[in-house]
Amino acid sequence: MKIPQIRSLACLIPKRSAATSSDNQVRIVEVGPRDGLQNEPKLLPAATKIELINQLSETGLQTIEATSFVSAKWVPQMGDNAEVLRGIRKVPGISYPVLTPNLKGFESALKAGAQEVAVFGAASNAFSLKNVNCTAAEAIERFKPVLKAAEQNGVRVRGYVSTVVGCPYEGAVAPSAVVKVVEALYQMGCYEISLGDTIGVGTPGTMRRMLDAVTKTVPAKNLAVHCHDTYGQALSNILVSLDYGIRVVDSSVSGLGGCPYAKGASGNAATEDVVYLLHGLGLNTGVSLDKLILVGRYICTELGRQSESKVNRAWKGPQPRNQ
Ligand SMILES: CC(C)(COP(=O)([O-])OP(=O)([O-])OC[C@H]1O[C@@H](n2cnc3c(N)ncnc32)[C@H](O)[C@@H]1OP(=O)([O-])[O-])[C@@H](O)C(=O)NCCC(=O)NCCSC(=O)C[C@@](C)(O)CC(=O)[O-]
Repeated sequence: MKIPQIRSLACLIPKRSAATSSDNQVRIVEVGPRDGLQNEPKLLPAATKIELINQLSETGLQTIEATSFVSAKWVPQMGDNAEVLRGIRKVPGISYPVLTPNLKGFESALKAGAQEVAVFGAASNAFSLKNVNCTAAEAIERFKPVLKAAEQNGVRVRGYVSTVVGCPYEGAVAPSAVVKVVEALYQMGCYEISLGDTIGVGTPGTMRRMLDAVTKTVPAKNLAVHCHDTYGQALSNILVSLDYGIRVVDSSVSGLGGCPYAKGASGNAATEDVVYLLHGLGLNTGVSLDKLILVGRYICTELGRQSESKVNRAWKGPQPRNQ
């Protein structure tokens, strides 16, 4: 059997002489307080969410997605969005983006003090209809006034594209469908576009085919990956994306998460596992794994569940040679 050619991962091993500091720097977008909690059956009080975000702010993370300004009828877990965003300690240098699907969400977010928002589209129509009650193309139209209002108010906008390799309703998704949405968000003014494997079905093979197409359209420096771990492929898929020059990775403390409109999808790649992987590769995240482990344990205790992070479960303290 012919083995498909694997692109070299050699670029990941830092060459002290050649690698620039930006090659070695990976920014983690912590999505636990939003993606992590939006699908939890247990509704946490706002005070616990605020405590979670405040603890995460002490770990060295630069971006912590705080909540989403969506309909509480659709996602009751995010119904306390304004209270959470207003209640957190905003540490200078850390961004606390929130999801806004339309202008109504943006206006509420702005009123609650948001300085960065994220719009979220999808490469598959069936998922878009279930998630935001309109087609993928209609969702893009809803984003236009959000981008305009954001510009007028000096608010940065991140973009998401869901179902970049597979859809829970349509199956495999063609890279060309992803490119269309990524390009639209980029042209519209999103400073960064996060590629979501919403149901965690991607493999290094399907990720590569998608990234081959997407990185021809939008530079890797404007892309992020958002890998759910349903099939245990999230870390492998993140590794592949590093090979394409992507240096922004979304992850969720202790692997919490899932989308209420993507049944069966498990959590994101656990931030603890991602940090362990990246540090092991000699890449910098600025994140203290020791502190992160404690935050993961805190939120799992509050939720009454076990951590999905293998690193968190195994952690017995710093390991100087690897970390
Ligand atoms: C988008 C809508 C609101 C459209 O929902 P809709 O029902 O089509 O909206 P509508 O415009 O027809 O309005 C209906 C009602 O909703 C209200 N409404 C309208 N907009 C808002 C808003 N922003 N905030 C609060 N309320 C809102 C509106 O005011 C009205 O209230 P009523 O008159 O009936 O009392 C709805 O479908 C929704 O909230 N969906 C939730 C989607 C969601 O949060 N999904 C999970 C996040 S995405 C995700 O997890 C994927 C990601 C990002 O992580 C990446 C990946 O993994 O792939």
